[in-house]
Amino acid sequence: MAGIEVTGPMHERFDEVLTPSALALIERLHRELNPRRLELLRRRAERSAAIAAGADLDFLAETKDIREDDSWRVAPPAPGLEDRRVEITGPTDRKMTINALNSGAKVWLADQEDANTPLWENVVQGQLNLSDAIDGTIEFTNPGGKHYALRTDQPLATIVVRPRGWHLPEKHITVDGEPTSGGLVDFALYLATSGQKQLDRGQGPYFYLPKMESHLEARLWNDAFVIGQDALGIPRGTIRATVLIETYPAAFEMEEILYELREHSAGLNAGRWDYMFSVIKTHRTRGTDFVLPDRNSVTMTVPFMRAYTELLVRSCHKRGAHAVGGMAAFIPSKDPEINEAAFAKVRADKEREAGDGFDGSWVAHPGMVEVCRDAFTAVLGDRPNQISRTRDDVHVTAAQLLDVASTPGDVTEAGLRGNISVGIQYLAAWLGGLGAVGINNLMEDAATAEISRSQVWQWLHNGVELADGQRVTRELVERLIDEECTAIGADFSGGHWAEARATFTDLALADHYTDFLTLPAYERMP
Ligand SMILES: CC(=O)SCCNC(=O)CCNC(=O)[C@H](O)C(C)(C)COP(=O)(O)OP(=O)(O)OC[C@H]1O[C@@H](n2cnc3c(N)ncnc32)[C@H](O)[C@@H]1OP(=O)(O)O
Ligand SMILES: O=CC(=O)O
Ligand SMILES: [Mg+2]
Repeated sequence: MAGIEVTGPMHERFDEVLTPSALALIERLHRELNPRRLELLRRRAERSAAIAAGADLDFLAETKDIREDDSWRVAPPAPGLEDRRVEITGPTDRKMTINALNSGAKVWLADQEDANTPLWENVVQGQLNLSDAIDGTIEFTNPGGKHYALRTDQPLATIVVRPRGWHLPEKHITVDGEPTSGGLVDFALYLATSGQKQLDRGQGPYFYLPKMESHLEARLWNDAFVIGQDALGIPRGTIRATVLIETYPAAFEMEEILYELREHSAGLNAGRWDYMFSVIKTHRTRGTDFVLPDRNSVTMTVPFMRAYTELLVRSCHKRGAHAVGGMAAFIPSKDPEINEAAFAKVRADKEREAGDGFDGSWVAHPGMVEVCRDAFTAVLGDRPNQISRTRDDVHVTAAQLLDVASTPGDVTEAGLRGNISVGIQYLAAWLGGLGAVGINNLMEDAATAEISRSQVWQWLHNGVELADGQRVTRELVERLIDEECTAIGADFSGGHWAEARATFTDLALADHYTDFLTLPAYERMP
């Protein structure tokens, strides 16, 4: 089939998003950029093979001049992005859109990525919700009759949209019969539907860019921005993007990524959960020296995580860019004791980030907005950010970023069970259309679920010994999958639960490691 084709169903109002100009932009982006996207994905695979063969990540020799040239800076903060002391994240369904915008956070990361299942309905309806929110007309009534609308008594959070990563296809929109890029589709639909409206309100089309593995991938986004601005007839530099440093390779290219996007840059964010996933994935076949202990014991203060966040703040402030902290996954609980512990942990996490020089940070839940805001206000006072605090005292080496071996903690049966249970529960939710869920008082999303299933794979394929002396074998993992499914107590005889169990089992046990759990899961979706 020549040209662009929408193969997903056209529900009510979908024509307001899938307009001829939006589709023309997708077609142009696909033709001009998709071959390079595919080539960059091939390069990821080559680098991964080199690391499996013993190569180590390092700062790049060919970009030394960019790192050593002290003269360049990114663009000054755009309207609505000067003060980012607290940012809330979440999916773009109608109720959460209203709740996030009303939450008192400075920024809302409107998520089409880690917190979202890219069901066709979510992809297009999410854009309609954003459009209605920008128009100020969005409303929602829940089945119990509770009515939701935007507040008028305080400023709404600035909207920053996170499109899908470069690896994910969008199968419901094809060009010449090929699936398009999920990320370019999310970007183009938002830009075409809401870009001009954001400019009319005195802000702009702003993005968070996930899961990049190199500065060349940032260059590809920059080229998408130039094409998008040209198509809309809006000035270069109107689009702004904050890049998540959340893959191991990208940690070695922070300044290069800022440089590639400099006229569109709105800084970097420490995407700690995907980072941990990427650390596991990158070294998954390099033996037990590269094995991390139980997920819960890898805190932000272990040496390799500390090196990463220190380098991020230093790199950003050196270039006049915001450094935004990561997600504390604790969410409020109805149990007072658990609740108190959750708030204490989030408070300590945000205080550490503010003290280290971050300009703001993320929360997963409206109940956590205040605690984050207070931690940053204690350091920032009335200043919108602390970009001027350069961290010249920080000197991070490649060896420090790679120092996984000194991470304290054990691999335990409880950790293995937890990973299995969370992985299966999350996949069931994801296949049902929910990309973020609360499990055991923690926010779980695609990034945290990737950690869970990758740890099981790595422990199994490296024959790791648990703290109690058991070895992780196929038989043990199969038995624990059985037991954890019984403990979950859902009906595993069919539907999403059966698919989740099958997908998880395959991801954990197969000899071949799957790069992203969302890829086989997306194939199971209509
Ligand atoms: C690794 C990363 O990438 S982190 C970023 C991606 N992940 C996310 O964005 C996760 C965001 N968080 C969430 O999705 C949710 O907080 C969950 C799913 C974890 C928990 O949500 P719930 O089970 O609804 O929690 P809870 O019942 O305590 O919510 C209370 C209210 O707050 C709302 N709420 C909770 N989290 C959010 C949020 N992030 N944004 C907007 N509203 C929210 C709920 O909708 C609910 O509203 P209501 O009282 O009007 O019905
Ligand atoms: O996207 C954020 C992360 O921690 O992953
Ligand atoms: Mg992430």
